[in-house]
Amino acid sequence: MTDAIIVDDLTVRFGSLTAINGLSLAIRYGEIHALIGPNGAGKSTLLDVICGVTRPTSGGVRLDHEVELGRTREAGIAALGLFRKFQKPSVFDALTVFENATLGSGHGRWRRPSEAEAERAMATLTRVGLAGRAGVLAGELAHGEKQWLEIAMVVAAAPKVLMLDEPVAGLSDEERDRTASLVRELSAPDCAIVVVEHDMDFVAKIADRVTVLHEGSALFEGSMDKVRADQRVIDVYLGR
Ligand SMILES: Nc1ncnc2c1ncn2[C@@H]1O[C@H](COP(=O)(O)OP(=O)(O)OP(=O)(O)O)[C@@H](O)[C@H]1O
Repeated sequence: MTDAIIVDDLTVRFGSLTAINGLSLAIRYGEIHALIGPNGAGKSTLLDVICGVTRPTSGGVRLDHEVELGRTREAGIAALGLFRKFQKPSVFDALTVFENATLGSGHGRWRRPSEAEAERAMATLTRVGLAGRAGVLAGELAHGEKQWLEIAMVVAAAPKVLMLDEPVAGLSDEERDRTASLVRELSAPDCAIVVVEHDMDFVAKIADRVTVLHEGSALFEGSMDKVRADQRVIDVYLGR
């Protein structure tokens, strides 16, 4: 499979604290890649570097083997096809579900969409199971529905790399199952999906590959079955 993002001997320090410590890994198109590990392992910091929010202290992160993301400004990241969905949904409560879906990921001001844009928005809402809620104000949606709406908004931008930060935090078991199916359906050969999540059952349902981070380094990488069987992973994370 083709590499989307190469993390190459990346180190990030905040003063005397080393958040990422000589980390190397590859995130591939067509894969759902989960980053797991204890609090403070460096998962969010890695996403921050990929998104141009945090600069590497040394080493680098490249997109498609050419764009050095460690030197890209945050504002230019979306234009490269990289989108991050944060844990807390940031949909516009005062707009309808349909209006949110037509905003795309630019979070710009709402304007009347063209017919083609409206059709695309409805198709995306159908994909996430919200077509029947198109006319409802987003503020009236359940927490899970808001997550799916925001995923729809990001997907509408046809991302190359989609980063999901704890997508099932605060969701019911049923909503978690539905989110797992949704994320699996989003998997596509020209898109790399990166998921940071603490819910191991969810990770087992969606991930093609799992990297366990510990103290800023990759402790283990493999399938979820192998991760669950690895004694070091059990010692530092799963067994706690
Ligand atoms: N902007 C910052 N300034 C100083 N320290 C930071 C900053 N961002 C992160 N850190 C520290 O870097 C370390 C790694 O944090 P990070 O948030 O990447 O971990 P994480 O694996 O995402 O943890 P969690 O599962 O709790 O979200 C932590 O010790 C954290 O306190």
